[in-house]
Amino acid sequence: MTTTTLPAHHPARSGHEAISLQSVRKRYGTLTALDDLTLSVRTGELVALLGPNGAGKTTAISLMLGQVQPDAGHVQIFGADPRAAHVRARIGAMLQDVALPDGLSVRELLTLAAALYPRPLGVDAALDLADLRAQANMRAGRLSGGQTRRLSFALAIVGDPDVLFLDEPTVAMDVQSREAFWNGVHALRARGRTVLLTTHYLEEADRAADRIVVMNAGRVVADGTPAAVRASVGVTRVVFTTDLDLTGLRSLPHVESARLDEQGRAHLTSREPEALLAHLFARGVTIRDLEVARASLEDAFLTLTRTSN
Ligand SMILES: Nc1ncnc2c1ncn2[C@@H]1O[C@H](COP(=O)(O)OP(=O)(O)OP(=O)(O)O)[C@@H](O)[C@H]1O
Repeated sequence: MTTTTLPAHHPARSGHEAISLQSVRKRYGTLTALDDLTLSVRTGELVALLGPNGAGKTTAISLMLGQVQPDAGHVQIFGADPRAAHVRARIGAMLQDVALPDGLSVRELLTLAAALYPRPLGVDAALDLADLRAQANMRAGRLSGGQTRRLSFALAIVGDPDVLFLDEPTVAMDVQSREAFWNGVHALRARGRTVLLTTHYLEEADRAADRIVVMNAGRVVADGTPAAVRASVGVTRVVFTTDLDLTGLRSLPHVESARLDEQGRAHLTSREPEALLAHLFARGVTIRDLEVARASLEDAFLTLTRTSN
């Protein structure tokens, strides 16, 4: 990968509040998209906003960008209205399904976007961080799906914003693009930038985020480090091979969730794994290749978004 020389670092004061949502409510007709949402992100944090489809993640980001107004509550970025010009100059966003003018080259688009910011990162640095050097002179309309996402990322960072909003940034990216993208995000974080992203790829959030906020039906249902969110649901994963079918597995005591994978292995989550295993042994159920492991973030996510419905 090309080495990037970044311009001088102008950190926002670390630990101060960058994003604040206070008791925010947003309705679309009779549908409540956000319901008393309170969320605070400090400068320098990388926060992953997770939630099933329709949980309200994109709506929350639209409010933070000042594109949508709350029906109740307050939204502030660096203590001010997100629509204020001095705040907008400190924000970068990579949103879903953005239409870009096809006829301009990658470099031309980045040059235009950089001109909107008072102290931009520079076009070459953005190209490097998004791994787009080779495509710099290509017209935007010729880019592949993954390259278009990388261009959206480059456009979001070219102004060197203090806060970066990334809505499902890695959708359509292949393995190399994802790696380049995460390297870019980590380089920005090393410069003290604040990042709030949404994703459905839980392992990415688990690996990269300082904090995970799980939303369901417009509310925050968990907020903490990845380890704390995993631990908060108090479930353990128990995996084994058995002759029991899914109905038999689900009817076992102390089982929170059960599924069979493609190989026919049973994946259970349980709050009382010892009692579950004791029951299986006492009943003489044949189990082979037993694995007991801490719950994954996916296990926690499924538990949190199921029980809070
Ligand atoms: N402009 C709109 N008009 C009407 N309803 C809307 C509008 N925008 C969002 N909604 C509804 O608000 C709810 C929250 O949507 P939102 O897009 O914020 O969810 P999300 O968590 O981002 O979902 P996904 O993971 O599918 O992107 C959904 O029920 C959605 O249908």
